[in-house]
Order: sequence, then C-alpha cells, then structure tokens
Amino acid sequence: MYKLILLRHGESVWNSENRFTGWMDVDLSPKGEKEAEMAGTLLKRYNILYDLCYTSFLKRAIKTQFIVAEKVDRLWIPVVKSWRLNERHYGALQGLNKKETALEYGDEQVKTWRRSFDVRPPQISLEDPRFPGFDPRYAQLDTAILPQGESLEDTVARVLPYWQVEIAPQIAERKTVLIAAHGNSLRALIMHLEELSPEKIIGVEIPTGTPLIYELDKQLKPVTHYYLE
Ligand SMILES: O=C(O)[C@@H](CO)OP(=O)(O)O
Repeated sequence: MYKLILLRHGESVWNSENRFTGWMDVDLSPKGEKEAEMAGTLLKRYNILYDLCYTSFLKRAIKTQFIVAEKVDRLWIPVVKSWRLNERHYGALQGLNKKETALEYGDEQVKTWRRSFDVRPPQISLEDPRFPGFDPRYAQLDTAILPQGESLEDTVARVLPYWQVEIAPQIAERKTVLIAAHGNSLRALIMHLEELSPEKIIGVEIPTGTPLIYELDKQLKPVTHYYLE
C-alpha cells in the first residue's frame, strides 16, 4: 500500500478574521501554530513517517510543515516548494471579509464564488499590487501564466500537472509524501484522486491542521482515507 498525507495549513490570521486569503502571504495565527504542532503529534502517535514533503510558496503552509517536521524530529526531510500548490487565487476578493461580502452581494453569489467549480472571482488588473507579477517569488515564471483570479477548475489545471509529473512518481517509488498546502489546492487534488464530479466537490471541506491520510493502490487510486484524531 502506498501512503500519502495531505495537510491543510493551521489556521491563519485571516482565517480567524474570516477574510478571503488566496495568494496573500498571511501568517499562522497562534491557534494555527498549535494545530500544526498537534498534526505532528498525531503523525508521531500513529507512527506515520514521511520521506519527502511538498509545500507551496506561502508561509502558512511552509511554517505548518516546519512545525510538523520539528515535532516528528524530521527537519532533515527534503522539502520541495512549488507555486503550483498555492491556494486558489481569489482575485479582487482577496482581503475582503466573507460575511461583509455576503451582505453586499448576497449569500448565493458568495457561495458561488467560494464553492462552484468553474466560476472565477472578480479579476484583479495587471496593475493591482496584489498581482503576483510584482512579487519576487514568482519572478522566474512567465507573467502570462500568473493568475488574476482563479476558479477551482483553474486551480485543478495547475495542481494536476505538478501531481502527475513531480509528486506521483515519488509515491510510486514507495516514498511516503506529505503535501502541506491549502484548502482549495488540496480540494483540487482530492477531486482528481477520487474522480469527483464538479457537483460532488462542492461539499468537500478540509479542516485546518488535521492530517488526512490516503492509502493508495499501485495505480495510485485511493483504497481508503481517514483523518487522524
Ligand atoms: O480564503 C481562502 O483563501 C480560502 C481558504 O481559507 O477560503 P474558502 O474556504 O472560502 O475558499
């Protein structure tokens, strides 16, 4: 059996303030740090050791995996970072309070922006300071591929090639992989792993800082999955 650990970062400061976050590089809240520690404690308790870690370019995920690695005393494990594991880019919604946005645009509209498969949030312009082209961490990338606001479908389109080309071959070599990422980049991956329809993925929510274990067969199809608690 092949094992994969999916871990959404611990609660961020903007999670606690109920703000759309996306590619904004928001730190963990004190509660989020505790959640990350707990995730490490659980992996240790169940003796689920990993050989390789993938994370995003965003500090809430990077710090989460670091705290976990410290807890399981595996700070030496290789960590590979990729922008492709970043959270879904929330466009012009980034920074707004979700409740206030619902009061202004209605619950249905906000639900559509948050959970529909193919509806993009309002886009940011190329001049907007939130455009990733201004951020040195994306300087190596062609600006044409940098998002101005993504749907889940767009997120799947950038996460999936990374899974197929980089991560899946490592698992096939019997490495246990930890992916420390984000609510929607992990939903994108789960949608692929479980072959979920756009209707089915709407109902999938991933809690912060809780290890989700997938046991996979030789074809890397899920046999079972469960959260550690
Ligand atoms: O704000 C965000 O970036 C995400 C994750 O916190 O929010 P949502 O769950 O609404 O997609």
